Amino acid sequence: MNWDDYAVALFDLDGVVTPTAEVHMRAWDRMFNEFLDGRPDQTPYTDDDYFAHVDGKPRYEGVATFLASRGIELPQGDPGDAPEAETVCGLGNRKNDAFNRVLAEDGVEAYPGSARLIEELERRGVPMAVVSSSRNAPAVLEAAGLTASFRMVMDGAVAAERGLPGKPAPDTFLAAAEELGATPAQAVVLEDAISGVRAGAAGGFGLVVGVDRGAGHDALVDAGAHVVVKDLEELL
Ligand SMILES: O=P(O)(O)OC[C@H]1O[C@@H](O)[C@H](O)[C@@H](O)[C@@H]1O
Repeated sequence: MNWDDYAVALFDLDGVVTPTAEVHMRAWDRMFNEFLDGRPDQTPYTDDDYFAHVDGKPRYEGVATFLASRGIELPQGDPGDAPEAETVCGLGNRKNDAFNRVLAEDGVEAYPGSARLIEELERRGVPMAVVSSSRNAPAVLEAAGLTASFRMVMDGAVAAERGLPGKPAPDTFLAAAEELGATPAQAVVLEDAISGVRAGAAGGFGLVVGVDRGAGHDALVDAGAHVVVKDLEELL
């Protein structure tokens, strides 16, 4: 990896910088399985469902995509819906409560290899952004003590405000590269989710790094990753 070939780095957060993809996965699992319990015609929600339908996507799109895969129809509702509401937004908010409980109770630390790479890029003066579908990205960065390392955070709330479609569309990455003053060809995208790698490939970025935290090497390559690593330490 020669960082001199690139001007900026665009990091996904959950599963790339911090081990919070696991926290999201557990929170989704609990919420969807409690929801499906009341529907005897349905098989349980599994990790395969997470990787195929939910991983990396904005909150309510993850809910809607999974429900559609099971032929379940619910009203969309509204982001202000209570967690008890039987709507797409209600289910998303139910999962969010579980996520926030874990974050508050357990805190979060960056992966050691990711922390080392971020430190090295800061030393080299490479501008960095976080591009995450999660509306919790600023809280996770703060909890991990990493807020100051990133020049900008394109999270799920900012994307919604600006009307940018979420991953797998490339728009959030493209907007972040532009804000850092780089063309897509000058930017490195670091992603663990299939939807995120697809976004990187669709945006024509100089290098799309797939980080294999469970999605699988071949699936990441098929989605458009130029290289696949197990840990960001490999990019030092
Ligand atoms: O519900 P949030 O925090 O806005 O996050 C949306 C998505 O954000 C992504 O970063 C995670 O990979 C997903 O698991 C999560 O569902």
